[in-house]
Amino acid sequence: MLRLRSSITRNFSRSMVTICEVGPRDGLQNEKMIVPTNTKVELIERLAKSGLTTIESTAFVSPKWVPQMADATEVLKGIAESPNLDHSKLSFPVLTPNLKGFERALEAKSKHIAIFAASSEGFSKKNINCTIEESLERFKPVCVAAKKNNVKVRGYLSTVIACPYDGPTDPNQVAKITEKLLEMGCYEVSLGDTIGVGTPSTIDKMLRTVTASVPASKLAMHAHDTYGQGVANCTVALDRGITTFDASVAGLGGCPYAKGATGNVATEDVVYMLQGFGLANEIDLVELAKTGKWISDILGRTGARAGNAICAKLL
Ligand SMILES: CC(C)(COP(=O)([O-])OP(=O)([O-])OC[C@H]1O[C@@H](n2cnc3c(N)ncnc32)[C@H](O)[C@@H]1OP(=O)([O-])[O-])[C@@H](O)C(=O)NCCC(=O)NCCSC(=O)C[C@@](C)(O)CC(=O)[O-]
Repeated sequence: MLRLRSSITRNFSRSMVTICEVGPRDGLQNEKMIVPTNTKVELIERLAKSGLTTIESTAFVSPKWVPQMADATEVLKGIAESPNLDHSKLSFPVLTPNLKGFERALEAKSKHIAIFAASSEGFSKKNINCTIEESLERFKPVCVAAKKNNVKVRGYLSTVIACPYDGPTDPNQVAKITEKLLEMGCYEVSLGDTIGVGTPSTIDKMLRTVTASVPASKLAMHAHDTYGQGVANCTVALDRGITTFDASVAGLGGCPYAKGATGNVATEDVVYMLQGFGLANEIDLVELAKTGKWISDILGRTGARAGNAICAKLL
């Protein structure tokens, strides 16, 4: 514990942290109810008002596979036309699984996409209907087209701790595919503990292996809170020098192709932890907590722990 605290202080004085808010995409893709487009745009506006600047807004995936994201073009139109969003300061990444998704995103004037691979064959097949190798081949032309069109490419790598179909993942496999995604042109790779089974110990082991060949500045942590380890796992990632964290307001989320994958780690909980270290102070936690309550009420969800505690004090 002492080692953790001292190295965290060292890391923090050197770098700022970034939150990639994934609620409007990862958070809503698994909801039973199809959230109306205008509610999605309002959610994005509220998140931006709380000081979040990177907000993953939708996914240009097949609407047959994920009907919740069928309105991707309309969401980006709503964002573009919103008088409440300062586009010079904000970024709205979108998921693109293939060239067709990229072309749709480009047509909708996206400047920031994310491709998504898996560390395990079972999840790759279920999620994007191809092997890992086939997916990497599929992403190559997407990266080339993105570069040509001046579009930033983020990479995701799922099942970095374990796969719901194949079991535990070898950290060397995570390192190998992360390197491939970076070579392909991703500016960073977000490491997804898709089913939230990681603990500080297994996350640390995986990150120790990956950071042996990839700088921590090229990595992000994408934690799920299935077993209540999300914030602890982000703290371990921070200690390993990672300064970008994916999180979802109110802890919404889960992957439709990973059985038992409940919500992402809640943005309110992660920001509360970070602010305890004197970081992420540009984020208005009260505003964020109110947004978490607002969307939880709409979806009939319980919300995030830190968010609920803050809202209780406001009453
Ligand atoms: C990859 C595919 C498309 C392959 O799906 P497929 O069925 O193998 O695709 P296909 O190329 O054979 O095409 C079948 C049909 O889909 C259409 N199609 C094809 N591509 C697109 C597209 N982009 N947009 C719209 N339509 C598309 C295509 O035009 C065709 O239409 P039809 O001729 O039958 O009318 C499908 O499997 C898919 O969309 N999968 C996405 C699943 C998904 O969104 N999962 C959740 C996101 S990943 C995640 O949550 C994990 C993460 C990132 O958060 C990190 C973590 O926690 O680990």
